[in-house]
Amino acid sequence: MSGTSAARVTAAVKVYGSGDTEVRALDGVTLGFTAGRFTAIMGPSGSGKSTLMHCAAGLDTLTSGEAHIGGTELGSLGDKKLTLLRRERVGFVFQAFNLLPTLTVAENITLPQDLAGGSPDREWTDALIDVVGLRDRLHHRPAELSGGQQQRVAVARAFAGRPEVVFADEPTGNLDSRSGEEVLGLLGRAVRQMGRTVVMVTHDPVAAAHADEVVFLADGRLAGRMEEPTAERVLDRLKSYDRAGAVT
Ligand SMILES: Nc1ncnc2c1ncn2[C@@H]1O[C@H](COP(=O)(O)OP(=O)(O)OP(=O)(O)O)[C@@H](O)[C@H]1O
Repeated sequence: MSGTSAARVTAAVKVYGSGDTEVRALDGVTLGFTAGRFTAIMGPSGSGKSTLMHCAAGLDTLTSGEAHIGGTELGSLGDKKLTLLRRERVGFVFQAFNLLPTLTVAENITLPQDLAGGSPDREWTDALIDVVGLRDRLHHRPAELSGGQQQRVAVARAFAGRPEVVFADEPTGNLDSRSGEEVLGLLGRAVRQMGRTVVMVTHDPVAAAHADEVVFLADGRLAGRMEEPTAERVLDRLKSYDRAGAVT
């Protein structure tokens, strides 16, 4: 699928450790995440999914190769500029919600803009609060919410600054299937109705089926892509990688 990449990696290599303990977590991955689409990253355990996401998002650095957010090459940025880029141009949703317990829902949602010293876009934030269905919870603290509600706050926070791309790392990993479906539905609507870009790492073929496209990693390499995925087709593809892995 062509289109502008909101984020991309080129010849991405990530090596952990050295000598006998060296692991090539990414072994030459070239891949773009198209703007305005929902992409899921899948692959067997240890295939490099989290490493790819972390390097593409500027949470970790590549050993060699390049990572871009829009037109900005991340390797050329110092720590300060990278921190600013993560705050202003990228949104994150993590498995563990990562909300600040002492802040209210409303304060958590606008935290990135407040930290940046900017003024949140009230109209946009307001629309987001309605989309995630948290209007009647705005003055609650995270501990007073269910896990699904907390993750919906995290989703609203991720999109609040209208980032170029939102990275989600197993966003449904701590949720029951109904709350998980709600969160996945929100990510899908953010893309299809609000024109946002989402990249999600997941183990779950049902979650991946919410994406427009799935990219598959195996042994740190790009193993394939699938448009308009269904859970069944994703599962079949994953099984084929597992079998391939078992015979080598
Ligand atoms: N900080 C680290 N130090 C050393 N090795 C690491 C580190 N992080 C990841 N690895 C190794 O890199 C490889 C890829 O790990 P990564 O977490 O990216 O895979 P994954 O596909 O996300 O796995 P999972 O599905 O199990 O979360 C694995 O072999 C892992 O053990």
